[in-house]
Amino acid sequence: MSTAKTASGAAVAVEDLTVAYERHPAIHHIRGRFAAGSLTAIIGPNGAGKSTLVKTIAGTLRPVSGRVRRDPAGPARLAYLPQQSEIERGFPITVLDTVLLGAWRRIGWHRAAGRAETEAALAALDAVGLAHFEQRGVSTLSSGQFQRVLFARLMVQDAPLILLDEPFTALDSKTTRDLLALVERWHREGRTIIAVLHDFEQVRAHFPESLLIARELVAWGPTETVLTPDNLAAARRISEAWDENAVACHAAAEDALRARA
Ligand SMILES: Nc1ncnc2c1ncn2[C@@H]1O[C@H](COP(=O)(O)OP(=O)(O)OP(=O)(O)O)[C@@H](O)[C@H]1O
Repeated sequence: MSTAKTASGAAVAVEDLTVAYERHPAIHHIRGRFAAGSLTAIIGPNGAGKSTLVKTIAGTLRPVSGRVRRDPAGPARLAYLPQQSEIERGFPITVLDTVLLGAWRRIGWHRAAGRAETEAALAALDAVGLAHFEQRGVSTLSSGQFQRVLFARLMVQDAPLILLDEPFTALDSKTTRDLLALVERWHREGRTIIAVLHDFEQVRAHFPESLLIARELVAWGPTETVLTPDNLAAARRISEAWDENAVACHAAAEDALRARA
């Protein structure tokens, strides 16, 4: 990734989105738009549906109703970093090969990485402060070093849309600062970035837009208009009153199930 504004960010439209697990809705009727090139924090209480929303935008979950439209579309056009707890790293793979996985859509499964891809991966490792780590096994890294490797992989993916789920959780302040600087660089390059975060101070300082959810949309827009005491109190209230066993959006769920049958 260059530091110039080279990438054209993707716009993401969320249209009346309802997502359920075994017919219990996790989020419902979310609608709005991430502008191309925007930098947005998704915030909300535990269990508010933040990861569910990001996974649905990434295409790993299917909505029961509504839809996500990404422009430009296509799986190669987005890079998604799940929560670290969801990533298996017990297998014997080197740091370099992990970063090169970011290029597999361009390389294809059947071809070995060429010199250009390897150089890009080494440059990305250098940019995240891990030059000379390339032959280490990923299982030997600390969690902060591993997160740096995953950020290097995102750089190699070179996508116009980047989705990050709690990317700074359990990282020390230096690692967080370094990775936040990369996020800001990607923003300057014109990419669209959406990140699930819990640290309001960090959101206020670095994320111009915020989306606050509590299963339903509470507020979405410039961070200073979203992160208000009233909105945060409303999110807490809605979250605490939520019935985990609700089968809301009944008609929509029935329609979707019929359509799939
Ligand atoms: N695979 C699953 N099967 C069933 N229910 C799930 C599944 N994943 C999430 N849920 C439920 O969906 C709701 C939203 O979960 P989600 O992980 O999206 O919330 P979150 O806002 O990201 O939470 P946190 O801040 O705690 O990470 C929760 O009630 C959760 O228990």
